[in-house]
Parts: sequence; C-alpha cells; structure tokens
Amino acid sequence: MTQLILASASPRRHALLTQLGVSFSVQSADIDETPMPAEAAREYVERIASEKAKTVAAFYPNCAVLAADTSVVVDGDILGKPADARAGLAMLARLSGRTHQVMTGICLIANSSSIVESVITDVTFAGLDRATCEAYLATDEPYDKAGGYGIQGLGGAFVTSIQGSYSNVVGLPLHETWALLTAQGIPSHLTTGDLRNE
Ligand SMILES: Cc1cn([C@H]2C[C@H](O)[C@@H](COP(=O)(O)OP(=O)(O)OP(=O)(O)O)O2)c(=O)[nH]c1=O
Repeated sequence: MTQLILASASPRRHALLTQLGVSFSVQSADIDETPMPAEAAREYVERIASEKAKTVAAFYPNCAVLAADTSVVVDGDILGKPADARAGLAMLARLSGRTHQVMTGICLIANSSSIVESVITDVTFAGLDRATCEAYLATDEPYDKAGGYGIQGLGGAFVTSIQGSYSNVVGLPLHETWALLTAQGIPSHLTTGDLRNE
C-alpha cells in the first residue's frame, strides 16, 4: 500500500488528518510563501500547496504526499500570518464587522499525478473594539495563523457565522481531503471500517 506523507508542520492539519482515520507520517516543507505580483488568492493557495507537496515528494518518490495552504482573503488581498502585534491589529481591524474568505489549497501527489484544488469558506466577524483586539494580540494564539486569528480558539468569539466548511478554516477541508485520498486509493477508517482507534 502507498505510504502517505503529510507535508506540514501545522498541528491543526495533523489533528484533522488523524480525524479522518488515515495512516500517515509527517515531513514539513519549508518554502518561500511570498505571493507573486498581482497573483490572485486562489492561484496563490493552490501554487503554495503544490510547492509544499512537490518539495517533499522529491525526497520520497514512492510515497503519496498531501500538502495544504490556508490564507485569509479580504477585498482580494491575501493575509498571511501577522509578524507582530501591530500587523495583527491591522489585520483584525480589516476583518472587524464584515465577511471575509478563508481559502485553503490542497495538493495530493500520488500515482505519478498531482491533483490540486481549493476550498473557500465565508467567515463573518462581529465588530471588534481596539481593546478586545489588543487583549487577543497579547495571547500567543494569532501569530501562527493566517489572518491573525484562530476560529478554533479564543478567536472563535469574534465569529458570528460561517458559510461553508469549518475544517477548511482550521487548515484542512475534511470532506474534500477525504474525497481526494479515496479517489487515489488511499484508505481511511471509512474505507476499512476500522473504528477501533476512534
Ligand atoms: C483562519 C485560521 C487559520 N488557521 C491556521 C491554519 C494554518 O495552519 C495557518 C496558515 O498557515 P499555512 O502557511 O497554511 O500553514 P502552516 O505554516 O501552519 O503549516 P504548513 O505550511 O507546514 O502546513 O493558519 C487556524 O488554525 N485557524 C483559523 O481560524
């Protein structure tokens, strides 16, 4: 059976793939994530996910490799991880009281082919005051997350509604990932009926 590698250092992605009951190992891919000039958000997350997968696949040609990239998108602008509290404050101010998109590109290299797709979730934030943003930025939660918030943590308090996949916001859309893996013959507990570890 083909071995699956998750090309990611993200603990959220590890937890989500584990949730699917898929056997995998982990190799992080360190790549330059700078957007190209005028690159559209969807192209960007798909390109970065592909580059992460390719980087790891080059070392493990006989394995299947899964990678993802998540960005927050507001008015077409791509928000990555805030470098510091000042950048985080600017991001939260842009997200306050409105709807933005969270886009995740996923790439699976398996059986000599590379498949890439992206999933979009609309996330609506309540209006945030400066003191609340500053209190949030004093925690360490925002700094390793696109857009400077985590819906699965304290940042969930800012979210009034979402439309689309929740797991996509956290970094790996479960349904689409499962469908991609299944199409390439990579089994999960759903294919094997093995729920003993759940
Ligand atoms: C919006 C949002 C993002 N995130 C996370 C998901 C991703 O891990 C991260 C975006 O950064 P990414 O560059 O997509 O991923 P990463 O650097 O964490 O991991 P790797 O490249 O090694 O796979 O933001 C949340 O955990 N919650 C949220 O609500």
